[in-house]
Amino acid sequence: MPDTLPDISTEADIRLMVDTFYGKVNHDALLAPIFNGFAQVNWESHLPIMYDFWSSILLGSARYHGRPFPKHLPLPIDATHFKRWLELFLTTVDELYAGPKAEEAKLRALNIANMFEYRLRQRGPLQVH
Ligand code: HEM
Repeated sequence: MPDTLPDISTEADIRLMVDTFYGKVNHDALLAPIFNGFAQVNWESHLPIMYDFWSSILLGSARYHGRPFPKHLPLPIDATHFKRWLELFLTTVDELYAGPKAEEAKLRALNIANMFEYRLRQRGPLQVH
């Protein structure tokens, strides 16, 4: 069965990946309260930003011009949250796609998650910037 999965190659593939992933996030007891409680995310505007983000990374569309890290600075998240975020993301990709782009998606997510987690650990009461 996994042999028959397509790779990520179109904008529609990116949208399905992002929609499926945040569908899981919204049902997750650990992450849903962060997105919907603490951050009060407006999904109508957040999802298109995430389509642009992943399309820029995987399809080279260069539509995303933001700086994601600062948005995560105020969030009450630690290694536990990143572990869950990654589990859901990797599962999503593996359920839907297989191939070089799918591998790239998982690798980029892993690298960015590790980088965010590392940088968030530098947060402290004395942070001045
Ligand atoms: C526990 C892990 C994470 C949580 C709880 C989280 C949560 C959030 C929240 C609440 C926002 C702000 C949405 C808004 O502006 O309304 C956001 C934005 C964003 N996140 Fe995350 N995030 C996590 C990990 C990641 C990772 C690993 C990536 C990248 C692979 C990522 C990429 C982004 C991007 C690109 C944005 C949009 C920033 C912008 O508005 O330009 N996030 N995230």
